[in-house]
Amino acid sequence: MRNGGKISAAIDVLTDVLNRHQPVKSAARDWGKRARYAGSKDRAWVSGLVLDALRKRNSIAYRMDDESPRALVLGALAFAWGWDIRQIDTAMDEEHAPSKLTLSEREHLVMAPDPSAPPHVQGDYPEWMAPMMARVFGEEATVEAQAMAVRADVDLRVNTLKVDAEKASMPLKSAKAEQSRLLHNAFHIPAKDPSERETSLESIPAYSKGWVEVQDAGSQIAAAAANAQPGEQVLDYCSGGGGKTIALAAQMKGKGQIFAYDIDGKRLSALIPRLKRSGAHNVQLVHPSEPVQLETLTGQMDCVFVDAPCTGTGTWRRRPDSKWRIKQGQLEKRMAEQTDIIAKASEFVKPGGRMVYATCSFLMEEDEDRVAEFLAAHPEFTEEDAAGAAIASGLLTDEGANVVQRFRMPTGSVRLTPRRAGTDGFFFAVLRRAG
Ligand SMILES: C[S@@+](CC[C@H](N)C(=O)[O-])C[C@H]1O[C@@H](n2cnc3c(N)ncnc32)[C@H](O)[C@@H]1O
Repeated sequence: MRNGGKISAAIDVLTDVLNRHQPVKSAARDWGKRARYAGSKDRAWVSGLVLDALRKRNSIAYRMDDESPRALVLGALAFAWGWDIRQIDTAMDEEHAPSKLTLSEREHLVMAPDPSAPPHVQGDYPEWMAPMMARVFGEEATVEAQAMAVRADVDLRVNTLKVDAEKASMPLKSAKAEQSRLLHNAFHIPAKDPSERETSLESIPAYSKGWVEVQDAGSQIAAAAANAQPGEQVLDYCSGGGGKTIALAAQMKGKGQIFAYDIDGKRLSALIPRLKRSGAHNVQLVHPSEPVQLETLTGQMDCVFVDAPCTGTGTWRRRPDSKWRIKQGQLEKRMAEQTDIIAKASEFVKPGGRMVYATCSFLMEEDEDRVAEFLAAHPEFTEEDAAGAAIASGLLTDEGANVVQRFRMPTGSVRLTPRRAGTDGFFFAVLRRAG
């Protein structure tokens, strides 16, 4: 496909995302079904442009003085992809291109950014979240948010149940994977140029053999804070897709018992093939339809891991459409769920045992506020040094250890962000029950 046709397609897909509240993946899939002539590179180009337009939606709309899908796509070409006006003109002359640039569009496309634009514009986040951004990041709110408005690297965790990092590194060379700065048994694939196709990990034999798992480095570090030991009894209370479950199984070298529970039975069932692929044999699924099985674990666990449902603000780089869908009411709903879940999950911790509370959100309302509320109601629990726990796992490099110590809060919990650590936004806290 020529660029002009792809720009038209990007405008159509973005229109579906914004007007019909569709996620980018499904809007792009729908377009792909109509555009049988489009190759996989064309599809990646169109999706890449739509995602970049969404990552920088507010700042583009402000500079273009227009928030229509067309303005956002043209602005993304100029401000995210660095196209000059001649390149855009050439594309707009091609077959199937949208109508030519207007005089007003031309003027706006060459305008410099306005340093006096409000923080939610410069940082590309919803205006209603401005007080929360200021609360958590203070004067750094804009730069923190700007680091969430770019493409993310892909992180891989080496599955040490099957191979070590050295053995995994050879087949990963074709994907241009580099050793992680933060974790010993991890690699990362730097974000591609916006118009380049993403590497298909499924095509790498090391992936199908279960040697590596796709898992953000922040998620790997949060899992490390469990510091789960071989032989322990561990409950992964919000197991979902199982990313943490199999990371915990590797920490335990396959010894001891992990119970994987999730309120969503379907998600839990989807874990079965993933567990097989990873070779984690010490995981027992606890289905929500069998509450009695769960109750037998009360007061028995050395460690309970709570990867709580949250707004997912920490993953804005990967899912920029979710940034504009989140509403105040949803945040409040999540907070109420978190309050219930952390209290319920704590019942399974044995005397002297620990609970890790983690979210992929940087909002204090979902993080330390929930921990503080729990601790106030449960004096038998005290907060410990989460950075120290992650370091004690032996999984972090020296640089990883420095990062978690630097971003440890006075209470002991840790908040990582794309700007601070190059990871997704993650929060984790370790809470110990008195012996
Ligand atoms: C952040 S996701 C978990 C991701 C998963 N741990 C991973 O690493 O792939 C949160 C999970 O919590 C589950 N959940 C929501 N409410 C719950 C509840 N009341 N009890 C247990 N799980 C719940 C959701 O179904 C969802 O799978």
